[in-house]
Order: sequence, then structure tokens, then C-alpha cells
Amino acid sequence: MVRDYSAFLPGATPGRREPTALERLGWGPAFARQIGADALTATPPVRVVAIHRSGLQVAGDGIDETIPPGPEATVGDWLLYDHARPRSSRVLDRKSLIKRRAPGTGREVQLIAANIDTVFVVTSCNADFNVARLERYVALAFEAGIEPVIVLTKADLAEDTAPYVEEARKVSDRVPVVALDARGDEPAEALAEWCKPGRTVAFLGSSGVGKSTLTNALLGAQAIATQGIREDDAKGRHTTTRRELHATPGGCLVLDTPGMRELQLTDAAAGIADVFEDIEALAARCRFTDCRHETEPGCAVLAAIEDGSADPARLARWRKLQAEDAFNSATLAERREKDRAFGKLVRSATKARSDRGA
Ligand SMILES: Nc1nc2c(ncn2[C@@H]2O[C@H](COP(=O)(O)OP(=O)(O)OP(=O)(O)O)[C@@H](O)[C@H]2O)c(=O)[nH]1
Ligand SMILES: [Zn+2]
Repeated sequence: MVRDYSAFLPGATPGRREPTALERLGWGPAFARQIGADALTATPPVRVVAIHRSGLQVAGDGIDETIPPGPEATVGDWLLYDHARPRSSRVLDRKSLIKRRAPGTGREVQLIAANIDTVFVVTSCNADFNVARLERYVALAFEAGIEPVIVLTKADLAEDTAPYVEEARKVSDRVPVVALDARGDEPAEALAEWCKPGRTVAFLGSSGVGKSTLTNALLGAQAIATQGIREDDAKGRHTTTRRELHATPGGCLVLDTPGMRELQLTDAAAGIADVFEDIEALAARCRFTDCRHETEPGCAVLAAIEDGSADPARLARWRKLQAEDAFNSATLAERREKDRAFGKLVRSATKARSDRGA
């Protein structure tokens, strides 16, 4: 079969036409320009819509299959599907990638989700509201190359949402803030700007803030609970997994993956610098390039705190995130080394005390 891929090739003018099957899955120029028309026909693009034990579930133009594990791919990835050797299907360069260190290992990296356009960082207008947590998720999004939007849920339960919105706006000049009731029709309208056809969005936030409620609000009648799919696991039992990429009636794709729930900051120095660009800009003006902004003379950060133009609490949160990132980015061996050094310190302190007869 000869398919017409001309619409995806660079230079094609987007007209007012129905989206193609691939565009409905999020295909666009960023991927099309990585490959020539011949290869497109020989190895049709497919998107990884879910990961199962038995392999990668992929969807494309007339394709809906599970291919055996092999390609270094995660949900959201685009592959050039090699029918003859599915394991050799090429993974296209990503627009964005969320990854993390595999727990308990060294430098191994686990891919969580690829090609997300917008991440909604969710918190609620109540006790869950926590600026530090917002900053950390926004840093994570920046690091992954994803545009973050802060969504404050449970606006209906707050007497006044303005103070929450104001605090959230201080996270970064570059991040829009939306307050809403996650139930009902409001999310589809309030988030429409980011939920355009063919765009991929995801929700990040702690338990109970309303991520599922928002997802269901966007999906409307096709709510997630009805989309469980069955497959056999290695022991031959049936397990129900959730399809991880869902299309809204408007044609936006919502990526819902459990791996996004327990994300920690690792290797996110650049993302942290993006969130705290105000402090980084001050730090660049300190007299010493290795200034720790503690007691050094000529420290621009301390001066700004002194004259009230910088917030000491934000400086403290910046330090804390950097420390968390450094710790999580260390390998297990490096952490053991730190623990050993710490152990030695404790032992010598204890010894000193017993020597003194304490
Ligand atoms: N009144 C009100 N209730 C909400 C709102 N958003 C969520 N809820 C309720 O809060 C509870 C938790 O919402 P969920 O959507 O399950 O939260 P979640 O973030 O998906 O939680 P996890 O699945 O544990 O990660 C549910 O009872 C929702 O109905 C809101 O905007 N207003
Ligand atoms: Zn300084």
C-alpha cells in the first residue's frame, strides 16, 4: 500500500483538513523531519501507547500491536516499525523525556515517559498546597524539556483562591497558573489552550490532589476505568493494566502512567537553575565564582536578602532541592562512600567522648 505522507514532510502547509491517523496519535514535523519518505513507507511510524510485560503496545495508521521488548523505548515514544524485525525498530529522537535512576542501582536510567508537550503540575487549594513541591515538579518538567502549567484544584472548596494563585505564580515567571474545580466541565475549558488536538499532556502531583479527576474530566465519557485491558502475565494469570495513552474527545492525548507518581529529582541541575533563575542571576553577580552565599563578602544573594528583594525561604528551598538532586544523582557507590565517611565521623566522635570518660 502506498501512503501519502506528504503532509508530514517539512515545508508542507497545514491546511484545514481532517487530522490523519498519525496526527491523532501526536505525529508532527518534529518527527517527520527525522526521516525520508521512503523509510516512512518501509518502516511505518508507530507510537508506544502502553508498556506491558509482554512488550510494547504500539499504534499507528491501521496498526495496533504488541511488539516484543527490545527497543529502548517508553510510553509516548515514536518507533519506525520494522515488521520483519520488530525488536530492531528505530526509536525517533524525542521532543521530551522523563527519566529516573533505577532504584538501588548505579547509573542505570529508567525511561518513564516520552514526547509529552505539557505537564500539568497539580496541587490543591488546601493543606496539600506546598510551594517547595511545586518548584520541584516544575524543575523536573524543565529538565525533561516539557512546558509546565500549574493547576490548583479544589478551587470550589477554598474561600479565596487568590493567595494560592499568587504564591504559585512566584514559582516561575514562565509558568502559567490555573485554579479550577477538577470535577465537571471546567477543566476541558480552562486547560483547552494546552490540550489541542495531537498534543500530549500529563499530570504530576501527590496523591489525592485530583489527577484522576482531571484526567476523567478531560476524557469525558471515555473515562479511564473503562479502559482496562487484559493480558497474560509471565505466570499465565490475567492482569488488568491501564492503557497509558488516552485520547480526549477533542483529540488531545493524556498520558497516564503510574511511574510518574513517585518521581524524585535526579540529574535535574539545569531544571532547578531554570526554576530559580532569579537566584541564579543574583549568584552570577557574587564576587567569588564559588560563593556559597553564606558569609562571603560581596555576596549578591545575601545582599538581596538583606535589602528585602529576595526571599530567604526561597533561597533555602533552592539549596534543599540542589542537595536532593545531588544525593539522588550520586551512584550507590558514591552514597556508600558518603555513608562510610559519616560513619567514621560518628565513630571518632564517640571515641573522643569515651576517651574523655563521658
Ligand atoms: N470538591 C472538589 N473535589 C475534588 C476536586 N478534585 C478532586 N477532588 C476529589 O478529591 C479526591 C481525590 O481525587 P483524585 O482525582 O482521585 O486524586 P489523584 O490525584 O488522582 O490521587 P491518586 O490517584 O492517589 O494519585 C476525590 O474524591 C475527588 O473527587 C475539586 O476540584 N473539587
Ligand atoms: Zn553569593
